[in-house]
Amino acid sequence: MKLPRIYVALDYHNRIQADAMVSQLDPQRVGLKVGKELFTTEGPDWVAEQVERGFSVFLDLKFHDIPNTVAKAVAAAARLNVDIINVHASGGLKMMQAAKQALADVEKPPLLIAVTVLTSMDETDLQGIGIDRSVEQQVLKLAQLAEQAGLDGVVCSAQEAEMLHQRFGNEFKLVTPGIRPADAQRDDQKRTLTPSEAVDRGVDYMVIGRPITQSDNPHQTVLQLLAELDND
Ligand SMILES: O=c1ccn([C@@H]2O[C@H](COP(=O)(O)O)[C@@H](O)[C@H]2O)c(=O)[nH]1
Repeated sequence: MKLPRIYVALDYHNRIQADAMVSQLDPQRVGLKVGKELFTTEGPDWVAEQVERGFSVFLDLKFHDIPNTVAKAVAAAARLNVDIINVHASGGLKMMQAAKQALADVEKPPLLIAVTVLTSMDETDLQGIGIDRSVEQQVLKLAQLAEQAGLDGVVCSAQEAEMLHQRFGNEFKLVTPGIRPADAQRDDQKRTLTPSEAVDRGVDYMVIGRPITQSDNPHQTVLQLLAELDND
């Protein structure tokens, strides 16, 4: 199945808020990205409802723990029939290999991807956690580990997309948050690009939250964003 190019980040507290947004979205045009806040409040049943309604779901729980624990969490996530799940690449090779192995017997496994460097971080933030590499070097290092572990791709900034596709090829999927239309606020995102810049750099799937969810007309904003991608 071909996955949608845009996943709308549903950073909401509960199903009342999330349902109000989802009712304005078309499953033929966009997917839903469900993160920690909404999942913690509403749990797997709400996710399953969205899958039943025909939405492609990216379950963005960014697992990061010892290999055994992550493997079990990944297996549980795969049972929800979502299309994309993720782990933190900084959990290391063995953790990612265990995550991959957990999907070995799943009939239709989701894409399993690894978060490299959060798009809210720049080089100064990396230094703050004791990493004295450039952002690009750190993204490349973690993407190498993800590829070695057999994962399907990574979460990165669109700024690193060209470099990663050149290094790992187009089958290695790149999922990019930090997408901001030219006139939008950056909020807490530091490594941003516009949708058309992201397409130019070969991004596979974009995660877009506030520019859609805080707009006056989310449906119209989605149509404009898709038109920008098609015109590029
Ligand atoms: O590196 C990362 C990984 C995940 N995210 C998530 O994407 C969305 C972005 O939302 P915006 O409102 O478009 O900023 C959000 O749910 C994050 O948890 C990320 O931003 N960066």
